[in-house]
Amino acid sequence: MAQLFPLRSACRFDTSGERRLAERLEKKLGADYLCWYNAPVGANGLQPDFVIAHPERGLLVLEVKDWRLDTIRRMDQDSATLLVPEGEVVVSHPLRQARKYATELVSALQRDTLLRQSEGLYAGRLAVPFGWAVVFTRMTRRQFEQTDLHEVLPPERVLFQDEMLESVSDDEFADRIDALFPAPFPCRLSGEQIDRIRYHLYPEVRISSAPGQFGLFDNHQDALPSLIRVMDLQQEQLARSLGDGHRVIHGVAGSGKTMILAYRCIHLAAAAKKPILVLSYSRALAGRLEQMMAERGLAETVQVRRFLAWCHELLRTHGVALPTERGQAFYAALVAAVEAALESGEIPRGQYSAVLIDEGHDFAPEWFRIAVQMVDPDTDSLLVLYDDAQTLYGNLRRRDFSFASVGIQAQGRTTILRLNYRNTLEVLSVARALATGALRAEQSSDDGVPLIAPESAGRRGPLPKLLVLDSEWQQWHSLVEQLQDAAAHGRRWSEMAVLYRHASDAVAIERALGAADIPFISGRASRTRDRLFGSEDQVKVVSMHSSKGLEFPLVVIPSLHILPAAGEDELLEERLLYVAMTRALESLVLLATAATALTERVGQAVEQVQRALAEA
Ligand SMILES: Nc1ncnc2c1ncn2[C@@H]1O[C@H](COP(=O)(O)OP(=O)(O)OP(=O)(O)O)[C@@H](O)[C@H]1O
Repeated sequence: MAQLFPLRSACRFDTSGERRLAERLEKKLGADYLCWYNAPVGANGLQPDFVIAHPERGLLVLEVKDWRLDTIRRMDQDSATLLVPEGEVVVSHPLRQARKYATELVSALQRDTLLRQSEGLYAGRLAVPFGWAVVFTRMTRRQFEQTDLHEVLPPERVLFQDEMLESVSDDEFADRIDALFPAPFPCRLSGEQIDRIRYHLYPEVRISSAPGQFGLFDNHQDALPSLIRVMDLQQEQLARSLGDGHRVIHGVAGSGKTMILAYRCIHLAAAAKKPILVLSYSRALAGRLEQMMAERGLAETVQVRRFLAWCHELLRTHGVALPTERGQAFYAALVAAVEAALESGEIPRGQYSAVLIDEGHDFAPEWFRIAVQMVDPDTDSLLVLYDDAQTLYGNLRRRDFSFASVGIQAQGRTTILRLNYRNTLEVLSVARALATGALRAEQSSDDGVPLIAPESAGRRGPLPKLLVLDSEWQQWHSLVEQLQDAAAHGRRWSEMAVLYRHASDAVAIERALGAADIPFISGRASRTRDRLFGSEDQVKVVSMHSSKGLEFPLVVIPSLHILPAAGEDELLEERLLYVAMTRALESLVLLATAATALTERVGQAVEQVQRALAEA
């Protein structure tokens, strides 16, 4: 089965012929064919009907026409005259149109020396054969050959209706498609070359390596980097399948969930008739996402909210009385009040073009029920991102309700992302070794989605460092040294984070950094938590809870010896540590002032990883 971008369910086909062709391409071609429908290509954003890529055949542009033979009045080398209800119209010759798109592809690819042939007769030329062809979805080859149209359109450059019937065998269909690819020279594209082709043709799959951008690429960057980063095929498929009903993505830590969410927001915003709502649990993540949307001029269209704060806002906006309960009871009553107001119509449903939920694993069933009702039924666009291994609030065990029971139609619309791109192999291996409970495979209650352990995308870096020191004073001294050392090696302060478990540690960290004149911003006070990501060059001091969803090139976690914190759920403590460790993009330093069972395990995990990597 070929891969189609976007998912077929999300394609907005212009004609029934395009729909049929997409289905045949997807079902009848092998997995090594990549097919894009209507994706804008290159800098000018031209939209060929289909582009097909294959490692051994190259690139093919298809122009699809639903023309019937009796509607073609005339055709010459340049144009065709068609009979339509309004009279005669002159349109471009379909093969010329396809060639124009193919030329656009080539000019986008030719800039890249790594896509040129390095030796042989064709040295210096593009290493990718490319061709173009026409698909007539309502005309058979026989019908066509009985006319003189072949004088202006070679039939070997056309796929006809009878060659794309459901009844045509997969092999026959693949042979017909293959025959449309030109074969001027042998072609064997590597995975990296295919990624480079995608990078040039489809700028929206590019990934930025700038920290704090969730991978979102700044298209103003003009120089071509030698090491490019693009979404993987699964991510691209999800990112492109905009607004296609309800969708759930189960993704391991660092698998690009937030990146896909941010991408979707930006693209949905371009066409949205109502605002778009992003809901998350934690303040820091919401703050960062909100800032990113504002940087792109989308502050009005994309509203980023913490769920409970949003409930509060809804009640106030619609003149519904706030609950009078105090403490934790207030929040439960707040949620109940919103549910009741939706039921009574005091709060109108369907206020948002799309609702996107980050950190869905921390949402209670009633939260989902409320969010689902706020999606405009005309778009029905709901995206839920989920990772059981990072559940920190509510029911810490596996989800005990089904998505269907809260109104999410996720059957057959669930995707699993297993690859972790954020962490180096070294960091991820140690985090995994410690999170045995958090990552224990159990079957979830309803959707049949197992708890997923992350696999590394393979990036390499230094081994995590564990320093067990003799006293508190030494620990803070060592913390300062680690940060200063990184700064001396060129790291900006803003690329470093210190993640703490308890507020008392935060006070000590702030004191130590202050005394060493290291600029920092601390999220200890909730009012500063959403300002953590200003442009200032400051070390971030963040609680483990608030670090969820974020990432930093250097992460230091002090006071490991206090974990698991006394009286706390061990599974929660393990998850917290897993979340905190998987925030590190490059380097991870763990500090403790006493050897404990956990520091022992960390030490063993680091040694094990070191040994395994040395043997590999
Ligand atoms: N295909 C890819 N190639 C290279 N880097 C990638 C790719 N996909 C994602 N990344 C990078 O991986 C990092 C993690 O992405 P993101 O924050 O979206 O993950 P996440 O699934 O939301 O993680 P978490 O649940 O741990 O917060 C980002 O720096 C992003 O740029």
